[in-house]
Amino acid sequence: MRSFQSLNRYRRLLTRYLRPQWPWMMLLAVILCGTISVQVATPLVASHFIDQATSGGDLNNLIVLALLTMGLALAGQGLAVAETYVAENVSWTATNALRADLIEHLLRLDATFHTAHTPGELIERVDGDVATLARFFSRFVVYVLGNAALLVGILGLLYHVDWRVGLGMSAFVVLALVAMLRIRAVATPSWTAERQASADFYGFLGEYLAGLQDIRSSGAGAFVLRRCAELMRSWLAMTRKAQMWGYSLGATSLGLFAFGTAAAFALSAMLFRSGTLTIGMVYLIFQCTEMLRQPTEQIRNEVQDLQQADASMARVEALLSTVPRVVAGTGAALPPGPLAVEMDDVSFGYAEDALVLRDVSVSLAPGRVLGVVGHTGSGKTTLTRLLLRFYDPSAGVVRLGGVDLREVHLAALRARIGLVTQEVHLFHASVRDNLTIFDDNVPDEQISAVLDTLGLTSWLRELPAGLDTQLLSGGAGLSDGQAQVLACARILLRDPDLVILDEASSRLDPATDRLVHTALGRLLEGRTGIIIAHRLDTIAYADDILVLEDGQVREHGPRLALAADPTSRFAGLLRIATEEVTI
Ligand SMILES: Nc1ncnc2c1ncn2[C@@H]1O[C@H](COP(=O)(O)OP(=O)(O)OP(=O)(O)O)[C@@H](O)[C@H]1O
Repeated sequence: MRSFQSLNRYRRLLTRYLRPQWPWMMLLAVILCGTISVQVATPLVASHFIDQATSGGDLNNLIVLALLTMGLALAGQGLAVAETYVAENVSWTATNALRADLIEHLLRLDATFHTAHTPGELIERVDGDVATLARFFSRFVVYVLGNAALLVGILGLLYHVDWRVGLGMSAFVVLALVAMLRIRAVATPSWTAERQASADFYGFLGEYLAGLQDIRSSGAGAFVLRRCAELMRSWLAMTRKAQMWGYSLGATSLGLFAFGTAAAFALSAMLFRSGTLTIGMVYLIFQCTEMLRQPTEQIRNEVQDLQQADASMARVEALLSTVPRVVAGTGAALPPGPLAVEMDDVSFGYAEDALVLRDVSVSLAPGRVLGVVGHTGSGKTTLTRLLLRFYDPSAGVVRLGGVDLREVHLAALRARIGLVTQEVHLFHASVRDNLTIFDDNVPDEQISAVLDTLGLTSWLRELPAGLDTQLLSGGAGLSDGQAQVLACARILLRDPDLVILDEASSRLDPATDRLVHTALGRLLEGRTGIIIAHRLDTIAYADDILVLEDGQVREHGPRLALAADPTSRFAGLLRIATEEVTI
């Protein structure tokens, strides 16, 4: 059952990624046929040479046979070069296509999936597993199929010499391969465990590097090293076990071959004595038995690689068949202009049994700004994630412009929403690419105009290479406030109709604070806005206020009315928090 599944996996993968390259595959098949013919012809010519030489044959014939042998050797080398070139080309084209498919799929998978898998683990999938499969693509064709064809050719030659020798050696090859394949089936789980251990290690390392600053400042270096040591220890155990299985494969083949060669010698000695075989034929049998060793051993080696490929393939397939929970809608169109927001009895939880939002009903007219306030952990960020459909609610409906979000194409929906999160991610790329998110179609004039609107003209002028200045990874060298303003510029360039701002709670210096506020004002002009506000001056942008408590709506209404009502929760918040709204 397992092998059937494996075979099916090989077939699916080979068809999907090798079919588009059929002209190259045909060329490879022709080269392989040439190589096999040369390999089989070489001992045949040599055996004729021996027989002619021992029976006093014509000298001219001997010279022709000797020249033929040299020609075959040269042709063999030339074909080997061509084979490597074409096989590498085929394998890398196939692998890159698979890699691109995986990356595209990862980008489509929803937030639930990405929370459950660390970036390092996914990198190991896209890089480690795919690199293993690269070997599979090239070697499966060249070594496994090519060597299988070579085996058939050599055995055919042996049948031609004497059917008893052919039969004996065929039985031997089948026995050797069956023995090795049985070991392979038992060994595959060890390879799967080894790759998982490797993914776990890289997963941990990736997470550690992402949180370098926090880990250093909290003195958690010792923990990181201990965890690394634990992971490496278990990786070592897994690798050792997997390698031992590889070794047992090698040992099996070696033992079997010693037996095969002895049997071939015994048989040909008997047949020579009875006068059935010439000395040239005995040489041919010996040579063929030697030649059987190489393709069988190469198949054995490849089988070892295939064990890894088997494990990688299973994991890559599992990843490719992971279905996003959030599925694209039927394509309903959102109305143009600022979007109305409506949540109707919405409940949601990251885990099935723990609701983070409960029966939330909110509505916001187009062009108005809603300020969302509440304790930390009350569900404010979660609420905004539902608007972008990072998750779907477990109950209730979320609508934009009166349209249920589940009916809208994901890309069309997200194109209409601009999101500024607490942690702005800046890429290790130019200022231009960071602002346009690598969209070359945005003209420089438009970028400069947006920066001008946000009061960043002098900042731009001070940059050493203007828009071409490279920003460091994670925005190193920029303050949190500057990063926020750049995020606002990003959004302004996209000109969305709903802006969601999860304000960073960190305090800014007065100059940057002014810059951020100018940016916010510009961003909200003529758009519907939702602000998760941590400061009073940001709250001032809001027309309406939503107070969330423990995932439920505690209060919802116009800001001025709520502020004027001394019994309201919002007025209470304003009283106790002169600076910070989050309590
Ligand atoms: N990706 C996630 N997976 C699981 N639980 C989550 C996830 N994100 C948030 N939570 C949990 O959901 C609850 C609400 O979190 P949320 O971030 O929405 O609150 P918040 O009001 O925005 O808090 P803050 O003001 O600190 O940003 C918290 O208990 C939090 O631990």
